[in-house]
Amino acid sequence: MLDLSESRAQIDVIDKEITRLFQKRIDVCRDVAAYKIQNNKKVLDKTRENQKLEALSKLAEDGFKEHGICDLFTQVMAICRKRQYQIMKEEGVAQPVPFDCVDEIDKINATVVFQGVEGAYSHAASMAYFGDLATYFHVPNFEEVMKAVANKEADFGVLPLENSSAGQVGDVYDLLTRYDNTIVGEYYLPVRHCLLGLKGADIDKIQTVYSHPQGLMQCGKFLNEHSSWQQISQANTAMAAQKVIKENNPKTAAIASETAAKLYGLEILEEGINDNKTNTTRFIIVSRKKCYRRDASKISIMFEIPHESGSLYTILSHMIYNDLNMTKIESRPIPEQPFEYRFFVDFEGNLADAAVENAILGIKEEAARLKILGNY
Ligand SMILES: O=C(O)C(=O)C[C@]1(C(=O)O)C=C[C@@H](O)C=C1
Repeated sequence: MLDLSESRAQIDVIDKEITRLFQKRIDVCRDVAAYKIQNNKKVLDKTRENQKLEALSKLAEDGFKEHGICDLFTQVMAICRKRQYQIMKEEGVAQPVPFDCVDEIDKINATVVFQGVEGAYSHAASMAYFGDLATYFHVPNFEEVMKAVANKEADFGVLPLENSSAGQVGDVYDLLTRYDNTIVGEYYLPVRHCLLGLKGADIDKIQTVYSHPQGLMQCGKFLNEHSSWQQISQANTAMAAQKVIKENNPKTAAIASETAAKLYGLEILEEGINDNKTNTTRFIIVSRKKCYRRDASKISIMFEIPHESGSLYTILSHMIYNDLNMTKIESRPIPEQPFEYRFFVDFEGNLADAAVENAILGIKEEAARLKILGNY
């Protein structure tokens, strides 16, 4: 049996040779890229890659080595593609992303649309983000928000995208695909449910409580302590608050936000009654303008990929290779293609960073469809 140091010495010699040849191969990519730029050819040539893998597989001495050779050369070719994208960027032939860099999002005197009614959590998020100088209006559903922004009725729309307990708001993800609005900001709203009653109402005399079913559910522990109360569902929490005012009965209460209390002149009988004290909803701010702030640090993209082994990995590898930190991934079904999915990925970075430009160029070339949803 060979001593370990002797085997390692052999491996060292082989690795040196592989490294020398690998670098030589990468250098050839400059000529390949030059040819492709001249002849307007795409970097990715799946047919050529498949032929290469087939030809190299035939040189394998057994099944294990064949598998290894395929894995190895799939990676080698992916790296060579990335080198070609880099050269294209250097040569200035890659199209820049169609987004304008701005110093600030123009919030002053903006017209802002949200879904629901006044006092809803979307309203609270809108006011927290835009403040008192904006003008607000509301529409009955999420799609109307997107439409109002697209049709120039509103400058910005505010939509819930995910909740820390309930997860993604699927409809909003789908709308981001269908409408050409851009995410320009986000706001994390802690969802703090309150028990609201008429001014001077006594919590010990409450008999009926109104809220959205989610509001009732999220305050289950608190309601268990008041098991004699009748729980009645409403279309949303703000409407529950409106109902208390309308009925003018000190024995009824609503579970809604502090904003609803202020708007409808109700008294907070008890604050923070939700079971999960860290319950937070992430809202996005969408605009018709394709812009991003100079100091934006998060990018959201959507892409579709062919239904084949390794295709998701291939796309994500552009982030890994460019040292980009992916912070989130979601998938949604593509309705026209049953059981195929589109992916929504967030990663850290700014559209002006070279690493981001490189990754986006690679993803754009290799995904069936890429949409940059925003940088904020
Ligand atoms: O042959 C090409 O067209 C190349 O760009 C080279 C190469 C490779 O590394 O072998 C890289 C990318 C293509 O998808 C196919 C092959």
